[in-house]
Amino acid sequence: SKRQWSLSDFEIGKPLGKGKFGRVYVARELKSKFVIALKVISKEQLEKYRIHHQLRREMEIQFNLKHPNILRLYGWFHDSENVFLILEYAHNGELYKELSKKGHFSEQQAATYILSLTKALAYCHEKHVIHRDIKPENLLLDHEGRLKIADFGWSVQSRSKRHTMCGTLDYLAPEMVENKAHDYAVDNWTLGILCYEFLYGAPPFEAESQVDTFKRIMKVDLSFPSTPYVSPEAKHLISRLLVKDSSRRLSLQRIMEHPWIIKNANPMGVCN
Ligand SMILES: CC[C@@H](NC(=O)c1cc2[nH]nc(NC(=O)c3ccc(N4CCN(C)CC4)cc3)c2s1)c1ccccc1
Repeated sequence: SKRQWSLSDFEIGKPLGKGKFGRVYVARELKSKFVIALKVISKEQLEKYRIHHQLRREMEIQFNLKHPNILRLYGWFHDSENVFLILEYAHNGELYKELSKKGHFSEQQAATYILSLTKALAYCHEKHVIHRDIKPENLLLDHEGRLKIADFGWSVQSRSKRHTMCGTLDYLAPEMVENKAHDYAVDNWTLGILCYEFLYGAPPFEAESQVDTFKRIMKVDLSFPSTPYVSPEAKHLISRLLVKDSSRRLSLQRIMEHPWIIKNANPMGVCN
């Protein structure tokens, strides 16, 4: 739909969340009554942090990605102060809130989310997009509990560029932490981190300080607690993803065919 949107087309509801750059509100398009999420980024912030190129990349990338596990960007508009992104509304909010509420997910729930993420990443890599920032905060749940990857602010089209990383190191692959040029395999590493966190409730290389997390990542200092119980198949998958040599990490295709995924994941992506 190539129509020109404006703020007067929407009734703005409660704030949903705020990130480093901008805020998101639930909103309803007045004519259709369709509920969306409206992401508002001030032009002043765009100038101040010089992120308009990143925002343009995010918009081009997310606008062209159409997949059941990727949050849709329906369109955008701007006025004198702000840029507005019209995003799909995920009715059940942030996956990490559900994770912290439950402590850890069952193997069925974890495998279903990992399969959804793997399918979404396979789709992205087919389109030469590397997300690079898959973490629980960027994962949302729709009204059926289906996982949606949000916030492509850090994604890149094809080959990686040097970039400064903000936020936690926990999800970064060794090659990113070492600030080496990296490729699609960073997202495979992150799947291993998330699989571990879904099953144990905390990421594998968590430490008191960022320096210690850095050291644990570089050493791939991986250990599995004795509780909660996690099957050997799940540990095998995690161990085949958290591999320092990015060329030896299990491919997305092989993750989809892994015995633990086949046995535990709900192919429909919903599991309640
Ligand atoms: C992922 C971060 C990113 N977020 C988005 O783009 C976002 C896009 C988008 N679409 N739908 C959302 N839904 C929610 O955020 C949401 C949160 C809580 C909800 N509930 C609370 C608990 N209750 C029991 C059920 C309802 C429901 C929906 C969000 S966030 C961002 C980036 C920059 C600035 C702000 C936000």
